[in-house]
Amino acid sequence: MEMKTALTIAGSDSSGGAGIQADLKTFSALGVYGMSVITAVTAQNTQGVFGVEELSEKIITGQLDAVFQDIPVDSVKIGMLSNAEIIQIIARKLRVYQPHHVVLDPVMVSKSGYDLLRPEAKAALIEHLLPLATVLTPNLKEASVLVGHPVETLSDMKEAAKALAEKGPQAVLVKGGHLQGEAIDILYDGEKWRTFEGKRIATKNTHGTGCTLSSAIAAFLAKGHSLEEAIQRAKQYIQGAIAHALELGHGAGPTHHFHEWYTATGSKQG
Ligand SMILES: Nc1ncnc2c1ncn2[C@@H]1O[C@H](COP(=O)(O)OP(=O)(O)OP(=O)(O)O)[C@@H](O)[C@H]1O
Ligand SMILES: Cc1ncc(COP(=O)(O)O)c(N)n1
Repeated sequence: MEMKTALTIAGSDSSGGAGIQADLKTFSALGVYGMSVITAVTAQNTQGVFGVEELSEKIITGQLDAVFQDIPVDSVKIGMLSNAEIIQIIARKLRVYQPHHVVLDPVMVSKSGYDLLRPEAKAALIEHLLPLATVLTPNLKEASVLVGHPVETLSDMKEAAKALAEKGPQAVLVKGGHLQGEAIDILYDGEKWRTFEGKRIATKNTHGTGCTLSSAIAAFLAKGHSLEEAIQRAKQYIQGAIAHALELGHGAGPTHHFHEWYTATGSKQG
């Protein structure tokens, strides 16, 4: 049986709702073989992040080489990177191995307010990784930090997507999960904008939504869909994963990654 593969390069979330764990669950639910390169380990749960330990250059490089030198990688998703040295290692290896698709989620601060990227590493992210991305997926806050002014409305999102596309990524999807009103995301692909609409679901259980969306996009790209089709399907997936989010823990519960909800509603993913 031919199996498509996806690699997540991200941080570990001990509570399983975000980071590497969310990515691998998403890959599995969407029928793609998942692999991981861990950049940092967080002590985290639904209520907050209580500590971070960054892994060494040696073991991050070792993980990247071990995967790329042995197994074909159909697409890559990048999440928490933590510091500038890690960003440079990853950029260097992506230039060597040249995977077809790179979905770059510029993770900066957790929902609970903990820094997952050292503020001084922002320049390295822009310089070394933005140019290697097939698609960059900032939320409103990340887009604001990357463009250097507040991004709060749909028209700000359109402008920011275009400005960020000029920094090197082939396309930019600005996510509107934190907008007032519906959950609308805007894609700019270097030529035109496209809007992806989602009904806002009233829930506190949104731990890992950004991780889940970006890994679903990577999974659908691995399966051979165009970028727009991959985002459309990923949006449908995140909508179901939030609608069926789990009431676990005392804080923001995690998204749900099983097949039952989308097979039951007839929106089976191809
Ligand atoms: N309450 C909601 N209802 C419906 N869709 C949502 C909701 N919250 C977020 N989304 C969608 O989930 C996806 C992730 O968006 P969001 O802006 O939450 O990312 P994020 O802030 O990077 O996530 P994270 O906090 O996990 O890093 C987007 O497609 C967004 O529109
Ligand atoms: C390891 C890791 N990566 C990413 C996030 C962002 O997710 P959220 O904003 O939902 O906390 C996280 N909390 N932890």
